[in-house]
Amino acid sequence: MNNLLTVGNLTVTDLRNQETVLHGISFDLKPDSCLGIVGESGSGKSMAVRALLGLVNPWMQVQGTAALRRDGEVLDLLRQDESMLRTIRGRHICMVLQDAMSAFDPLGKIGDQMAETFIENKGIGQSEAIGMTLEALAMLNMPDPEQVIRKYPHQLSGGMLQRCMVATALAMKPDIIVADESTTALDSINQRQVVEAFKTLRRETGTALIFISHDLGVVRHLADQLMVLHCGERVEYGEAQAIFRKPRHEYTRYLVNSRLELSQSFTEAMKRGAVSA
Ligand SMILES: Nc1ncnc2c1ncn2[C@@H]1O[C@H](COP(=O)(O)OP(=O)(O)OP(=O)(O)O)[C@@H](O)[C@H]1O
Repeated sequence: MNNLLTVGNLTVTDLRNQETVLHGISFDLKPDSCLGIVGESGSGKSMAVRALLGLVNPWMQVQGTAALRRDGEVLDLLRQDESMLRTIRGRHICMVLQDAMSAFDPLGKIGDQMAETFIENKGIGQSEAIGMTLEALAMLNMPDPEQVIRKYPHQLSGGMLQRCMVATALAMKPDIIVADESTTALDSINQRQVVEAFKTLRRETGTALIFISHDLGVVRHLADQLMVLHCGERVEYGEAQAIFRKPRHEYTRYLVNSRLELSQSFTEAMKRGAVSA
């Protein structure tokens, strides 16, 4: 098996009312590739990745299989205890969440918090970790990283915090990064920088990416494979460019037609970047 991750028949049911929110979805993630997951709000995009990482409420029942290839062995993510999942989340799969503010402790300086993540998961010392933090921020073109690391979360804008979170995940160089709406809060120029940083990381380290977004313009730029979810069902799955060119499912056609127009400013920013690069 060459896939990094093979998900089979992933089903999530709310045991409080027996409602199924994810109906047996399957997908693969190949090494050095990007899987885009798109769909309207409530279609199950976040639930799909949260279920894999053991990040759902106890009343949500998760069924199916999720074979992760890691250090030459294969393990089923859905059959691991919390301590193993924590190790996997720190070292092998990093998640960049929608809400950057909640990812940081309001009482700690940004630099200390980023460095702590590196110390804990990479087993390095304080000064090396601070160096890594500065490098990570520079990779995302953060203006004045020396100043940024001294700030508390409330002293930075939502967009800056988002970039700090992306920078942390990129610097960890895990096998897989799961980015859940990680560019949505950003304006198109910042989006371009974050997207470029993801692309550079992939090029340099082969980190695979699961990229969840409402923004089809951004997804089109990054994704090799695409999965479209609608009401918890997988309605389309395959090579991203082929789906964008010729969406087969009615719902995908609707998404492509309505959503690509909305991402026009990002597309323009990418073109400008390509021209000035
Ligand atoms: N903690 C929870 N308990 C019960 N149901 C939940 C929970 N979280 C989400 N759901 C339900 O699961 C379904 C999928 O939600 P999910 O958050 O995965 O959607 P999404 O596609 O990621 O939406 P968005 O783009 O708005 O983040 C929805 O019907 C939602 O109400």
